[in-house]
Amino acid sequence: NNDVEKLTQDPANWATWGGDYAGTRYSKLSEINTQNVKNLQPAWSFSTGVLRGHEGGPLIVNDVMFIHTPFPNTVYAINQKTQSVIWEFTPTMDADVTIPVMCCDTVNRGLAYGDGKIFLQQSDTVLTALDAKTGKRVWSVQNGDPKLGMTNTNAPIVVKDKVITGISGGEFGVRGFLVAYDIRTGQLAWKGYSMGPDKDTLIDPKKSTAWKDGKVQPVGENSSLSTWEGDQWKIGGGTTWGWYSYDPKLNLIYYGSGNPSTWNPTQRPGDNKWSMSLWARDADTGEVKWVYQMTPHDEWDYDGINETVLVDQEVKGKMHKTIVHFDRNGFGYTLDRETGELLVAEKFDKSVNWASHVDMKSGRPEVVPEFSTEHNGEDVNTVGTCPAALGAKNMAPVSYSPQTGLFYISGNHLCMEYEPFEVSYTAGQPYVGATLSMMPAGADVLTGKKDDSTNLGQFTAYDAKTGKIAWSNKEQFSVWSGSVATAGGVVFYGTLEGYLKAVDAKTGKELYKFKTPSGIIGNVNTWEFEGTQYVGVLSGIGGWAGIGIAAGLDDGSNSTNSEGLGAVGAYRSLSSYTKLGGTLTVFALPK
Ligand SMILES: O=C(O)c1cc(C(=O)O)c2c(n1)C(=O)C(=O)c1cc(C(=O)O)[nH]c1-2
Repeated sequence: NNDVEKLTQDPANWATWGGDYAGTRYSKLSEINTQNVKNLQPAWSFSTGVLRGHEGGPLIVNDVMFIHTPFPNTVYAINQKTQSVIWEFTPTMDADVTIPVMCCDTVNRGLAYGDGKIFLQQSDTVLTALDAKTGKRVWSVQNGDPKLGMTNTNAPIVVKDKVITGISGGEFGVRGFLVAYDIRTGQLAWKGYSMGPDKDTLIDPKKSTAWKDGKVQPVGENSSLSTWEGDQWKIGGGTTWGWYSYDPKLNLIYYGSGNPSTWNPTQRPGDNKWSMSLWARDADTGEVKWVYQMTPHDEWDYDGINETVLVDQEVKGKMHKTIVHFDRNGFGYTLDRETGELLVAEKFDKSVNWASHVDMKSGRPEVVPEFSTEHNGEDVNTVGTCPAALGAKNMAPVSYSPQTGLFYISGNHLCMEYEPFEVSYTAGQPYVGATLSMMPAGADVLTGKKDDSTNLGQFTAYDAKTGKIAWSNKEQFSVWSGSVATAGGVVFYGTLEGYLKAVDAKTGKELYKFKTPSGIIGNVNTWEFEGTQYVGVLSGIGGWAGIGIAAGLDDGSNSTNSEGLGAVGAYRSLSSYTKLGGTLTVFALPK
């Protein structure tokens, strides 16, 4: 979309979730720098009126700010000069049908802009286009059915004349898909499933490729169907609830697919393709250019949906148009985004132990039998697997600085116990099939050596050309907030306790922190208004890591740790630092 491309080239705007189509979350603004960031101050704030997990961040389009809330998904257009609401929109949704089938809090990862419209992907799966000037609904389309466990939490993106969205519900046996609708009418343009017959996945057996035996090769017929028993693929998961990026020159859309359903691996023999995979699809037709599976036959809930960042880098002496992806499974992957060639796959947290390494020829992880929940079997508790199910990193998007050539990763540092059990499928009911508990990794990020550390997270700088960690800062809790890197040499991110932090992009040295009203799981964005650089973030504790507080699951007792899909116990002490909230805080240097 020319409009979006132009807007994202002007750093005064922040017009898409990633700041640009490539998802770099890098800003060319440099008014705030390593020297003066210590003087940063809150300039103004705005309460959203909702007290649940606030993911995503503010969009800035030609000086107008657009923010969104978790369920009930209110959208506000805000005049920055008067800090007043230009319009607001709240969709009508059935809370009783929708909220019970949202797995990990009632979050929403944000809005998309294009063609004079704001696109809101509602929790109840309705995709709505609003007139950006008036907030009037232009069209709505039903993208799924909450009665079958389908919901939405993702931020859409606008590509040419289409808006791209996905689906959540991997814990309810939903078969994932990526889908494109016409931005003018909402009419369905194409829909590509994560699994099933080639006509459903939009895989061309001869033209679509995958990495095999050290080279890129056509995937062949029924590459998905042949990896499932019977028609299990129909309830196979592989949902698409993360972030999508786009390369206008190659005309390809990139994203990852999630875990196969159920979490009990014994119940679904095979590689379960193409769950847990990176995808490149043609933006006009949805046809698959290439696909790469990171975690074949998942046994740990290592959803592959984390963001994909598109930057050009020299790897092993050769320039590549690369795609970089930091997976839940703890490996950072660098591939050639034109061909799908696997270039680098290294651990970005060395405590990761479920696999020793990725075999670069087959592209498959070398699984350590001790941590294979299938090897150990149903009704057996596999202990000491790292990372925990919520990953070495969850959905909070990384940033990339072309100044340092480094990626900045919001990370988790937990291990888990995982016990799979037999579960039967009932439409619209949880189809989880495992109980979990999580605990601190207690190991060094840089070496993997066991130690007495208790931190549940860290913020790490990583070189995706070589697969090496440059530096890593411990955080008491998981970092669940997307970072932004700037030309001022600063990287900003938020913490679960509620701090907005600024660190030196080169060294990781902490330069500034400010405690916002609630825990931060939103993305920090930056933009310019009337000649001043602003930094803004939504606070509001929640998401999977904050589910204990957000959903009131933490009664303070020391009961077994399976509540909140296993997250409540590990994060219990978070309630000493923060409480529910829903606030946008905007920062600037004093003038
Ligand atoms: O399989 C799915 O469809 C699905 C959906 C979501 C979601 O939509 O938020 C999450 C997950 N899985 C998930 O595995 C997960 O770790 C997770 C964390 C969060 C969050 O917002 O903190 N959502 C989700």
